[in-house]
Amino acid sequence: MAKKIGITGGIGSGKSMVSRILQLMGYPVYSSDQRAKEIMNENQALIRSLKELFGEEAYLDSKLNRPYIAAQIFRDDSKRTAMNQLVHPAVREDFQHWASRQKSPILFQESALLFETGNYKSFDAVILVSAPEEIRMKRVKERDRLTDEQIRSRLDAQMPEAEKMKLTDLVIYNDGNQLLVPQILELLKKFK
Ligand SMILES: CC(C)(COP(=O)(O)OP(=O)(O)OC[C@H]1O[C@@H](n2cnc3c(N)ncnc32)[C@H](O)[C@@H]1O)[C@@H](O)C(=O)NCCC(=O)NCCS
Ligand SMILES: Nc1ncnc2c1ncn2[C@@H]1O[C@H](COP(=O)(O)OP(=O)(O)OP(=O)(O)O)[C@@H](O)[C@H]1O
Repeated sequence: MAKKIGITGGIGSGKSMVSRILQLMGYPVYSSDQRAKEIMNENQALIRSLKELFGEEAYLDSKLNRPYIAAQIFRDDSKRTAMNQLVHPAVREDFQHWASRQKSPILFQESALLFETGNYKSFDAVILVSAPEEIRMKRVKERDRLTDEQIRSRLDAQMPEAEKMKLTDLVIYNDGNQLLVPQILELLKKFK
């Protein structure tokens, strides 16, 4: 059985960056955020459920209306929980399907919410990508056109990094002072 390694971290921590480096090194990496977006635009049963939860405005020209959904789920915990309960099982199933098709002895799954969902327990090891909150906020502000308030509400929807540190097996520091590639190479040695 292939080893399954989780990659997680708060918004703007650099999970996607770490995933991209691993992919370039030839490792299979499943991006939960990216696939979640595709699934929400393809899976008809899920689309119906999301429209029931958020109304017809949840989709514009048959595409998920992301700003509309974001405005609701990052303001209303119950809406976010309800959405997570619809989307996450579909992503889990899609991951299993993807994993069954891979030949590599080691697989990675990137997800913003491994600790929050309890899903971290199903991995052989979890890597937390860590960076101070101010740096993460600055990166997200530069990457997305979001206000400080919008970024704050996303941060508040996630477990604080200090809590994640207690649960993780391994850490990659992405605070701008330490290079990512040497840290990734060091971790890969542990999995071999
Ligand atoms: C709310 C949505 C439409 C916002 O889209 P948008 O393009 O503006 O942002 P993006 O997808 O790039 O998300 C940015 C970051 O927000 C955080 N985030 C996204 N969804 C959630 C969530 N349900 N709970 C907490 N944080 C979240 C993550 O750190 C994520 O990487 C989108 O994030 C979404 O569909 N989320 C639900 C799916 C989900 O739970 N994804 C996370 C793990 S699978
Ligand atoms: N070490 C770094 N130096 C400079 N910029 C960085 C560094 N790491 C990440 N970034 C930038 O910060 C932004 C956030 O990184 P990335 O998208 O990898 O984070 P993420 O954890 O996947 O975030 P999210 O949860 O929001 O999807 C990106 O624009 C990325 O290019």
